[in-house]
Amino acid sequence: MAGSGVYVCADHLFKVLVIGDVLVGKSSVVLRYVRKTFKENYKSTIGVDFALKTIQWDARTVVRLQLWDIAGQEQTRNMSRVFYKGARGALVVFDVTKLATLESAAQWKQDLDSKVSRDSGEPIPTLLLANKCDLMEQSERDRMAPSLDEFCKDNGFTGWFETSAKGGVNIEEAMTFLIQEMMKTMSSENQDERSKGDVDLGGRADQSIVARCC
Ligand SMILES: Nc1nc2c(ncn2[C@@H]2O[C@H](COP(=O)(O)OP(=O)(O)OP(=O)(O)O)[C@@H](O)[C@H]2O)c(=O)[nH]1
Repeated sequence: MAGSGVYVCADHLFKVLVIGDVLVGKSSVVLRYVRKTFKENYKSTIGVDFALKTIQWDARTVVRLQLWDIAGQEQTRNMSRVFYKGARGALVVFDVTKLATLESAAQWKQDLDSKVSRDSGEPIPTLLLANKCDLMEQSERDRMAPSLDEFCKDNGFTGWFETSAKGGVNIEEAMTFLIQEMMKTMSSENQDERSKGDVDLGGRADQSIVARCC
């Protein structure tokens, strides 16, 4: 225990949703992040796919990400309340070559906010991923940037990254940023708990903070 000469280790489990229209590259983003690979041939997700990634965040902290890659098909939206339960963060992916998928990203975000929130009632940290940036000229990307800043402000996104699952561009960076944001929300929630004099080290399954000696 801290203060008694033995360090406390933290082990955080975060459920992260990956949502957005069909074909925008959700599964590819997950595949790139978890397995560092990319597949050209498309295989549609049915319902939801899961992936787990464990990160040694710092010397005393382990972060486990449970990634829920949710099919972009319309049918899945009716089931999303069940899928979204307990999520601590989200990625909303769109395809930079298909403007309609950006318009949909606003709807995905609204739907997300209506179905899941932090204990405080605030939205969970959510990043917008402008994926397939390898298919766009740098000049076009530069032109798009200010409108994405505006889009994020208007729709309550925590931030955005241009990514390429194909080229491995910014996937790691986006995930690291999301983890930082989830850690921040968690420490503010723990602070609230502590100030109530009630520290629950067991926590819910999706947000367990396990104190261990190491
Ligand atoms: N050029 C390029 N192609 C990509 C990129 N990401 C994904 N793709 C391709 O886009 C297609 C769809 O990718 P998926 O990852 O299956 O898309 P998804 O959003 O999971 O699709 P659903 O499962 O139907 O919801 C595949 O052919 C991928 O190879 C990218 O960054 N660049």
